[in-house]
Amino acid sequence: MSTLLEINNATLKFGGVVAVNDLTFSVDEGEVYAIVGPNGAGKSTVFNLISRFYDPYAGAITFDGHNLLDRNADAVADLGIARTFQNIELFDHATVLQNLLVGRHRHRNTNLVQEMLFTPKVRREEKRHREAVEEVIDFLDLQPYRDKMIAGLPYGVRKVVELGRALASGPRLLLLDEPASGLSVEETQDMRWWIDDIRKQMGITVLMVEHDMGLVSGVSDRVLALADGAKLAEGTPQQVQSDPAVIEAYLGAGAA
Ligand SMILES: Nc1ncnc2c1ncn2[C@@H]1O[C@H](COP(=O)(O)OP(=O)(O)OP(=O)(O)O)[C@@H](O)[C@H]1O
Repeated sequence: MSTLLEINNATLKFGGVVAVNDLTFSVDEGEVYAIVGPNGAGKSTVFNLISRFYDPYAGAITFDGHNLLDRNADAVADLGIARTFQNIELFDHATVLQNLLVGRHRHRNTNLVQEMLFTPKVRREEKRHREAVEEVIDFLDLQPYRDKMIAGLPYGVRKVVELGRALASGPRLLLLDEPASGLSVEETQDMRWWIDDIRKQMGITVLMVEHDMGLVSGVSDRVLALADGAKLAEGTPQQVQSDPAVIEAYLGAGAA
């Protein structure tokens, strides 16, 4: 299996806090890789480094052989990296369909003048975007919500729409920031099937941050446990969950 994403010796400090500390890991094409860790371990910061919201203080990040540190956040999306956010970021006063069309933004090859004149090229492109989005709507069973405003939708549905918006961009790597947070047991189970299908049917590589160990063990090939910004353990979900250092850090020594 080939390596898709590589983080090498990345360090990021916020004032005196070392949020990510000399961290090295890599994600293989086609796998589901999870990052777990207690609050403040540095998980979101790792995502923000990959998305290029933050610059590392030291280290290297490459995606499919491209140096990500040479690129800004938009250019990273253009390479095929899409993400969801811990606090869902959708346009509340737009429909599900409109939000998913926003996910197609990186594929737009027409300019404003062409769009205003609605040229044949624009029409063809529009059709292509619609088809891609309709596929995602079908895939995630979002038909009943297609023309509904985001603001009126239950939290669990909004979470699926956010996943859909990221998928609509046609990514090679999907970054999921706590996909199960705030979901019921049934919704978490559904999320597990979506993630499984995204990998198996769409062939998309998934890197996720997640607290729900049931979801992590159910869906991940490999898990990285972080503590204080550094790697505590890495391996299969079973290996990581039974690692004494992980048990100590996450559950307290008494829980072993
Ligand atoms: N913008 C920031 N400015 C200053 N400190 C920050 C900033 N972002 C994160 N930190 C600090 O960096 C450390 C890592 O934070 P981070 O949010 O990455 O952890 P996390 O593992 O994602 O936590 P959680 O599970 O609560 O989301 C923490 O000590 C946090 O307080």
